[in-house]
Amino acid sequence: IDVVYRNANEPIEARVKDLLSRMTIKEKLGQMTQIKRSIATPTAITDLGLGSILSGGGSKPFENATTLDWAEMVDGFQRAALESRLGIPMFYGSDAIHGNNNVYGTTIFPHNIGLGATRDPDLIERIGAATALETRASGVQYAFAPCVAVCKDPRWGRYYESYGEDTELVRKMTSLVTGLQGKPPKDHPNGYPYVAGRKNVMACAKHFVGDGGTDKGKNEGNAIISYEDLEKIHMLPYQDCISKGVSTVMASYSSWNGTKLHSHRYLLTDILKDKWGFKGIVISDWEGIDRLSNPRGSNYRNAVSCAINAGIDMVMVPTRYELFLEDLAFLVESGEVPMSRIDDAVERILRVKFAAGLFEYPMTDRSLVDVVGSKQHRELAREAVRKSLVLLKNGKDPRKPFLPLDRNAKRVLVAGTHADDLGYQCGGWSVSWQGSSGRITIGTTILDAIKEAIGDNVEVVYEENPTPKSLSLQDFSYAIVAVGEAPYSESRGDNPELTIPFNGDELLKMVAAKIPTLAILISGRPLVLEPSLLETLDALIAAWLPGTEGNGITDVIFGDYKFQGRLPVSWFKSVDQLPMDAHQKSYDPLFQLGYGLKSKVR
Ligand SMILES: OC[C@@H]1[C@@H](O)[C@H](O)[C@@H](O)c2nc(CNc3ccccc3)cn21
Repeated sequence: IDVVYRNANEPIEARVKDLLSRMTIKEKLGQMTQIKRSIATPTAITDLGLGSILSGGGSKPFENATTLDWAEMVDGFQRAALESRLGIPMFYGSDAIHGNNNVYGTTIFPHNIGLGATRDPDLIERIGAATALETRASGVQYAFAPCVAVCKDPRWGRYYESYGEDTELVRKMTSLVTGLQGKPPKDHPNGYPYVAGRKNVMACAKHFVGDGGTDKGKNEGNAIISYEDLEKIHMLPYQDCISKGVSTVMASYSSWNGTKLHSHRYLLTDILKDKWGFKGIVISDWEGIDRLSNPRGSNYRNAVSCAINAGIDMVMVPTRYELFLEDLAFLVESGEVPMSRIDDAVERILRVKFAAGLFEYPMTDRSLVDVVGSKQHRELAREAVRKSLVLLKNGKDPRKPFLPLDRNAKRVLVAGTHADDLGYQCGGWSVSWQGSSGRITIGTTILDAIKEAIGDNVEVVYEENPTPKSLSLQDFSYAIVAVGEAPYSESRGDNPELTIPFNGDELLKMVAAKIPTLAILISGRPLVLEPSLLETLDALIAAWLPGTEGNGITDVIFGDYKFQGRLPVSWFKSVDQLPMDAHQKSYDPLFQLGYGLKSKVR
């Protein structure tokens, strides 16, 4: 091996410098381009030397594609990239945000809001490591995770992607970066990207910055706060990710005091890169450049100029890549985008690719496929579910706790829209972008888990939507009723009312009026709980969006494990109180940040 950049024994910076010096302008711009899977062709990848391909939302090669089908797809794109003149490998990005969730048959962990309730950084790190393995098994080397938003308003459609409303809690949960990428050595330089090896993935701290602090929780909205508040509330978790060697940071669609983050030079360059010394890639969000102008995508050349000059290094175009390349070439030619900016961007991209070992190991390690959806990973997810559950009520009389339940009762009613729906308990970003109802993948619903856990002689009666008549026909020892939200992602989740969907409130009241009832709320955020409902229930659990391992819930409700989850967010009484601030005197929640009852093991 005579060329420096191909020699793995050379220092990364020497390899970066050597390779950059060999690249044409066209090849440099190609590296800054990320395109979506569905329009990626081997010819374009090879001829243009494209830097990256992604699955936007839940885009997959075909319905129910397995991990190996994904690996075939990714390796196909990689072979095309390696055919380019300089043979620079590409990386493939996917939203592996609670497991390798886009792929059928993988372990799907609780969404971040449930993980925030665990307050267990070590657990989160182990989840990151397991996620990295299942993700690499599919060929994907780049996970668009963690979202380190500090969520300040539950009306936000992405509230569940946040670990919580408290900055210090979110900071602790950045241990996901270490799980995903591996732990950097002691002397690792701050801000330098780090990926330990082939069982790890590049991570992505997102969305920089203030996505969780927009006015009224509007997705892609405007955070109207001082720089001091922006820094101490929303920016600190990024410093933790950077100190852990995070490889990439994704710019937010949202704005700060009226200026969009995708064109914010002060925050993307002066602070993130110059002041904090971040040496990895700043990547745009999907059509983040198009959304700089109104109507969307208009005046594109100017939008490209603003975003690249602000400090965006790689652009998730993801469709109109010829136009992007043409416009950027023109801007470089005209000097509106200086060559030094292009070189900085390409250096960062190459640095991450060398750090991630992609030049040495560009193809998928097919031996990893055995860990996908493995018992060990599902046990880890089950542990996370157990630790994420928050007990909000346990008995009408505190001296007589309702939980743990008697697993040897005579007859038990299981009811509700969310009792037997795997898709509902996984939430958004699960196999598809918006998630969906039904058996979307391999997993255990709450009903499945109850049938497994409960005594052999117990009669379990399942009725999704019981009527007063059907209830009066039989005697039940108790009822377990699961209700909550249908899945949603991004702006589809923006919601100003926050009442329990599908008339879950009425169902709970109707059942609890006749039978001692445990309510399980499956939701991405707190929802309205009327006092009349709370009085009627015997017990209430916030289960968030637990993912595929529903038996984590029965482990706790039948007393094999104690409740230990505590609210990662404030539970409002009414949406008129929003946004709530735990530090203010006027703070008057139904259940406060950190609340969570304990229970006894049986
Ligand atoms: O899936 C890639 C990224 C994801 O990592 C970001 O967190 C998220 O903001 C994101 N959104 C889209 C696609 N959004 C979209 C919204 C409306 C119409 C079409 C695409 C892609 N991505």
